Amino acid sequence: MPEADLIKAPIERPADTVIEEGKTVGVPFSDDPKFQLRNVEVFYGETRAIKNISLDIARNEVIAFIGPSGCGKSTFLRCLNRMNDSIENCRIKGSLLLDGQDIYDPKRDVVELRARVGMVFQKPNPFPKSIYDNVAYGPRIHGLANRKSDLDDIVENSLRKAGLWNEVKDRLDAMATGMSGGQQQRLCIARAIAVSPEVVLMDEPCSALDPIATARIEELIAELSESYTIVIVTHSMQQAARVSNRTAYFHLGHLVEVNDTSKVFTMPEHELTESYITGRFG
Ligand SMILES: Nc1ncnc2c1ncn2[C@@H]1O[C@H](COP(=O)(O)OP(=O)(O)OP(=O)(O)O)[C@@H](O)[C@H]1O
Repeated sequence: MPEADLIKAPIERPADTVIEEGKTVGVPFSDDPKFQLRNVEVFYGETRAIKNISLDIARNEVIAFIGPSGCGKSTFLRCLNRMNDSIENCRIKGSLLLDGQDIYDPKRDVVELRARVGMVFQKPNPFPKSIYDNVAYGPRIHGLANRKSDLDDIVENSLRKAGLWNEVKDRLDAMATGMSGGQQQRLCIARAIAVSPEVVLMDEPCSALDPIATARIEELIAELSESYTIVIVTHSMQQAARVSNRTAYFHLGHLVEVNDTSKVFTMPEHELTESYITGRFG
């Protein structure tokens, strides 16, 4: 069927909007998974915030997590590099594999895991150090450079990949906290990629930025997607549509639908997804 007809085709709705636990419509699995997540549940004390979610995240894809506030997007994202470990009453159940290895294996080195699965947060959070030292921090603690010249190369390459080199190359010793918000966020991306991660998790990376800085980060996501697997939580459906290959729609701790991004925004399979993307709630 031509694409134009597909877009006009009627949406097949389930009989009602009851969410069947553990049932995700669309294409939640992949032939080339980076992450294999099965029957994942997350509890804060007695409260179950993530309800029996199974999902693959494919190698080198950009997947966007969308859904109403409080539906569990950030909680699920933080499972991928054990950022929930520091939350005292948080418990994780299920199987979470990265390249076939258990992320929650008690013998796993969490510092090494977080170097492989880096994270960029909502609010840019540079260290109160120079621009150079922010980017050099990770490579130093992971012993990635033996000589100063190697470290210089890592810093330069990371800043280039983050699209920041030309703006800062003459002031690498300046304090990072003196940069604009958009520059700080690109610096945080440079800091994350300086340790050669395989995955970059982004939790609403543009919510504190103006439209121009946001556009710059979105361009950067497109460039980085050639080398990294990227998982982005966003409140902006336009952003999800612009940057991601697949979109996952969360609702009250359930994963309701995962599909190619173009399908989610033109022909969602689940009524709840359709209601959300057409603005009926959110
Ligand atoms: N540290 C915590 N302790 C207790 N409950 C929490 C904690 N963090 C999140 N929750 C609860 O877990 C549920 C999911 O929250 P989460 O922040 O993951 O949702 P979200 O979809 O990312 O929301 P938002 O879009 O508003 O950031 C919510 O009900 C929230 O109140």
